[in-house]
Amino acid sequence: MLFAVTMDVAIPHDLDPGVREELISRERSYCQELQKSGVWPHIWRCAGQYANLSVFDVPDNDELHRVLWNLPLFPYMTVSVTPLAAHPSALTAR
Ligand SMILES: O=C(O)C[C@H]1C=CC(=O)O1
Repeated sequence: MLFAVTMDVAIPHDLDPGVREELISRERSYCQELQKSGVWPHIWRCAGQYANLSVFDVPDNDELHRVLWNLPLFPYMTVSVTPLAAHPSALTAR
């Protein structure tokens, strides 16, 4: 199942800089592992915002929830999920 997910990130300005860097580093590793495995096939920066628009390919809602819940930056994100269905005018299957 494909889901479009937007993540708006709001890390508190007073968070310890070392903790901030460590979180961002862990987030990058987690994200890149999921990209390699095909679970997170697209990630785009929303221009001008500390936000991304991503596509996840997971078996079901529970797995999407698990993946999102385990994002190191999850406590500092507002997440919005849109389930995707095939568009009848699409030239490719997905
Ligand atoms: O920067 C972001 O958009 C937040 C987050 C999502 C993946 C990642 O590496 O960081």
